[in-house]
Amino acid sequence: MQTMDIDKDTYANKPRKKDYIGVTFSANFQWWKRPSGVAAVCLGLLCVLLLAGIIGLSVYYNRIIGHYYSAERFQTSSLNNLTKERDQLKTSYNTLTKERDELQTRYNTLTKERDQLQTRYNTLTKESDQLQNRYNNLTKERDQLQTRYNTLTKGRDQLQTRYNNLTKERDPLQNSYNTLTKERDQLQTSYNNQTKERDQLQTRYNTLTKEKDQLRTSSNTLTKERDQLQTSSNTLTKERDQLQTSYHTLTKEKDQLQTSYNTLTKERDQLQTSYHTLTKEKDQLQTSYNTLTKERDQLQTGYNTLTKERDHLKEELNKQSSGWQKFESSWYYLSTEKKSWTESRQDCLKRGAHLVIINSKKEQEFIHEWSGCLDIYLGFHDTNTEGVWEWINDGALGQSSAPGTTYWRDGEPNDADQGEDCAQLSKKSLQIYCLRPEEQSTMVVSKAWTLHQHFQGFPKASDFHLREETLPQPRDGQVLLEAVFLSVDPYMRPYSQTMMKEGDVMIGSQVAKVIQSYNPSFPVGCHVVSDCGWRSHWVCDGAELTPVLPDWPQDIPLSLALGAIGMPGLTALYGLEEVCEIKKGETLLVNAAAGAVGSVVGQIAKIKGCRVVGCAGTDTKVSYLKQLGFDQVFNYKTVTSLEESLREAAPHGYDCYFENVGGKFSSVVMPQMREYGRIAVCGSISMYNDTTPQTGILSTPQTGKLSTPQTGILSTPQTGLLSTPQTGPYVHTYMIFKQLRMEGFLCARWKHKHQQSLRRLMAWMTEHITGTGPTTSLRGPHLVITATVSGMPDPVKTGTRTHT
Ligand SMILES: NC(=O)C1=CN([C@@H]2O[C@H](COP(=O)(O)OP(=O)(O)OC[C@H]3O[C@@H](n4cnc5c(N)ncnc54)[C@H](OP(=O)(O)O)[C@@H]3O)[C@@H](O)[C@H]2O)C=CC1
Ligand SMILES: CCCCC/C=C\CC(=O)/C=C/C=C/C=C/[C@@H](O)CCCC(=O)O
Repeated sequence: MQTMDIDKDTYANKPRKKDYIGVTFSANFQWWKRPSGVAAVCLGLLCVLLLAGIIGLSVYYNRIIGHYYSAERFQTSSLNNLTKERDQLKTSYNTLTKERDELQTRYNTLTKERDQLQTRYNTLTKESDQLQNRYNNLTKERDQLQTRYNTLTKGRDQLQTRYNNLTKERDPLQNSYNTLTKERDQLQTSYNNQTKERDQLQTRYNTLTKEKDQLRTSSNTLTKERDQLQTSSNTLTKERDQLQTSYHTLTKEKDQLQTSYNTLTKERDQLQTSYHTLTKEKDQLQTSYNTLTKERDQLQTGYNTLTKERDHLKEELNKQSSGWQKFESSWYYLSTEKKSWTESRQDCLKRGAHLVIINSKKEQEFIHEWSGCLDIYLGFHDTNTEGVWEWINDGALGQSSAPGTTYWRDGEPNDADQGEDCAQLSKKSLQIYCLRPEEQSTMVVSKAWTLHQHFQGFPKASDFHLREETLPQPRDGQVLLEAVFLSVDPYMRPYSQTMMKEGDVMIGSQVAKVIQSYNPSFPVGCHVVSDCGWRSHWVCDGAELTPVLPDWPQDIPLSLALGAIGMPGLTALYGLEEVCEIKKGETLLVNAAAGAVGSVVGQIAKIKGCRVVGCAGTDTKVSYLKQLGFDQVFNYKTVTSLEESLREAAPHGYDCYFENVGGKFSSVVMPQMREYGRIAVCGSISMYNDTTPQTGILSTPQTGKLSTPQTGILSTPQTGLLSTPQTGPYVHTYMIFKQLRMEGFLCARWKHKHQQSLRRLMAWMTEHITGTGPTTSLRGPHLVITATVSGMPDPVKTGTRTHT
């Protein structure tokens, strides 16, 4: 096709044949476009100029000559000049004549060239005309070809379509052809086989025909015989049918009997089995019944014994818990009320008791030791007959003889002060001396809770003992304190384990009032925070006392000096500022959030502009924390998944984690820490009551010391150091890849800052109370003492702090 694509435009721009004729014609007149024409014209002009020059000169000479002859007479001198000029003109004329000749020659040459060109031009014109003709022919041919081409293209497309259709039709045809070919081949094969078989059959047929003929003969013979037999058979058949009928009837009867027999056999077997089972069960039940009856009788006996023992123990416990102490078969009670001998005797009678009667040296020694070296009034007197000492018998049976005189202090009884008719056991020695019945002891007796035995699991009442101690008279520089608020804190669990021995007074801080003072820094009536433990009274110098802030506002409960504006508040502040180095805008997680420490942690973080998530174990605590301004709070005990709840509360993770709980809780938090997160490890309350260690450290309560610490979260059972194989948590991966910082701390590390920190806490608290601060100002849960020191404080019973 490409070759047929003649460029019509190219030809369109060229002059057609008619135009050529025009051009040829005009070419004769447009001489300026042709060099030979220009040369001819120039030559002609030059000739005209020369002719004019010659004519001019001859006119001039005629005039000059005329003038010469007329002026010859006047100007003979100019003749020579004129001659010269004529010569010059002659020379010019010659030169011009030459030039004209040359031009004529060139003109002739050009004329020739022009003629040649004209000839070539004519030739070209002819060729052009021929080419035009050929072009026209070619154009026609091309058009015809184009038409044929189009027709062919159409034809080809139709053919292509038909070809495609045929191809499509051919493929199934091909397939069926193949199939048919196969079938034909198979048919051919079977045809061949059948032909063979037919031939074989034909052969056999022939054979059989022969045999048949032979058989036909035999058959005739046999038919005869058969007919005879048939007759006999008919007779027999009749007989058989009669027998058959009888047989069926009998078989039916037998089957029915067999069925009933089987059913009965089964029932008998089942009954037999049940019988055996029931017999066995009856025997077992009988045995159990006998055993149970025996056991019940034993239990009843045991129960009765135990009930008696329990009642007895209860009685003893009641007595013990109300301050009675048993020695051998007697009970003793130490009253700290200030009374005279006579008043004390009356008091004893009111309590259904009597003043101490000593029956043996052993008993005297016990009383001396148990009383904490107090002076003890004895039921021993000579009030009836001076000098005749006798034991009182206020309802006490069998008390008669006086103890041996050995126990008297040297020189006693001396009736020194006249009327010294009663006896008391000396606090300084084991000896007895006498005093006046109306004389009063001046001692102060303090009540103190002691750690009777190290806690095993949850603290029990029997882990504590109430002890009374006579306090010395305060001396110069000393003060006598009276407890106002005692604190019961979770930290006491791990502390007691490591720092206390059995019999020690329970550690702890208290808010106390100064009731006697020989120290001007602590006047009577002022309040202090003292670390003297669970005691009602204490004598000490001022060195270890912290005065409650002097400007403590009246409307802020003093108990907060053991809470938000005390050690727990300081712990919260240091954990956040010193350990977490918390910054505005960060997200903080705190657990045990409604506790003394946790509630302050959350509030300070809010004051600092952080987002706070808290967890607590009751819905009431959750509401309380929301009131405090926590952003997200949930009850970790009721959520379906701690992990999901933590993630929902802070989808982008936690920058800081204030850890109070430890154990599994912390394992769940670790993966949700953000990069460069900080973890302040304050406590691990979830482990304090464990009897089987969750991880690591094993304690031996007997010694009050820590056994070899198993830093392994990861102990191997092979070591035999831990009874339970430990399986994590393994925090290293998170610590490393998230580049976390996890730091344990004790509040006392920043002791030097305590006073200024307490002022900061108080300022936040006052802002809240006065309403001058932001809504996020500190609010404090404060302790409620639910019992006096003589009873077991409730928090000890519950193991946790009580808040309002
Ligand atoms: N490092 C230090 O210097 C100090 C550390 N601490 C530690 O701070 C932590 C909090 O003390 P504090 O605020 O005084 O305690 P509180 O008695 O005020 O609060 C403790 C709260 O912890 C929660 N709790 C108890 N058992 C579990 C448990 N198994 N799992 C989860 N939560 C539990 C209870 O709340 P809920 O009902 O919400 O579960 C409980 O009320 C303790 O671990 C303590 O040892 C305290 C002071 C100083
Ligand atoms: C009995 C179970 C032992 C498990 C031990 C596990 C972890 C130890 C732990 O949680 C320790 C916590 C310690 C808290 C200490 C608090 C002191 O700062 C309190 C000081 C009181 C004061 O100075 O007034």
